[in-house]
Amino acid sequence: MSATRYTYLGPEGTFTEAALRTLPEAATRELAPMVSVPAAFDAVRAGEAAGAFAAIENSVEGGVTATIDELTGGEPLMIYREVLLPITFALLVRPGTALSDVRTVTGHPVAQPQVRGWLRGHLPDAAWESAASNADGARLVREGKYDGAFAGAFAAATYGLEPLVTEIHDAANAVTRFVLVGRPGRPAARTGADKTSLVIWLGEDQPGALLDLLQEFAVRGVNLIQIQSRPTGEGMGKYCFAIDAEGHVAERRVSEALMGLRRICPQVRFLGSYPRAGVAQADVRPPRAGTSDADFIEAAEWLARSQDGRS
Ligand SMILES: O=C(O)C(=O)C[C@]1(C(=O)O)C=C[C@@H](O)C=C1
Repeated sequence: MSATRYTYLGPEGTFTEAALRTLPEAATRELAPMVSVPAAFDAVRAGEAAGAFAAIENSVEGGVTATIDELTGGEPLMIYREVLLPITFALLVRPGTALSDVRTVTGHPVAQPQVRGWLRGHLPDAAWESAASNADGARLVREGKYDGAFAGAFAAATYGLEPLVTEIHDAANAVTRFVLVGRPGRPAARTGADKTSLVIWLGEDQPGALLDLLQEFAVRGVNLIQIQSRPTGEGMGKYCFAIDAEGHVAERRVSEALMGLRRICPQVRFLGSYPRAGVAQADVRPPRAGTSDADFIEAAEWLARSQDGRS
């Protein structure tokens, strides 16, 4: 396998592939569909691919746990880019199928909550079974295993199907966020509209442990974008926290927060700093008073002068 390729959740025709193709660098890479998110990530860990691309969050269903768990566990990987893709489903069927013929439907588990209301209204008796991806569901419809698959309308031609109904989405403006991950390396360059991702493990179970962690961000004026708790698998009640914070690790307020976490938490995994999709530099609010790089530098210089007796 070529180490310059990008792997993604396949087969051909997934939303993941559509999102990956919006990255300019995807045009110059071999794109390799894989059977699962872990398989896509393992190819990177094994040095068989330069990057793996996967959904990490959906605006209706929340975190995509297969991807989050790949990043919180196993050999460390880092995020280098993110992509937002609006999601609207089509019901793909074999040519000639009418809505009244559809008794069984399939799609990715993350697709189901996005079409649940539509199913209740239009196919209340149809049985749902999950597929490895939406495009894999389309493949299974072609093979006759199910009557309909929820997938992107663009996948229809690949599988010899037709979109019986299009524009299906219970929540208008549903969006999925995807990430490009690679082996650990230098983070993406700072753009001024960046995000930093981390996984943090808490120490002893004691009152205020989570608050202590959050305070490392708050006192330095670092805004959190999201926080997800995931079980570590080490026993009931054992959780780690996957956190996205505004800013780049090259910024003093972010790097100081990371050092604070490193001092108080048993384990911190840095998942990278990378440009925020859909956020322009002009939309980024300026650092809170006293938390800009210049403020940190001035304070450090003042401290050095004080320590040397030069103040
Ligand atoms: O890429 C696809 O088509 C998928 O099947 C994956 C996935 C996901 O994992 O969230 C991608 C986007 C949709 O929101 C539903 C499913």
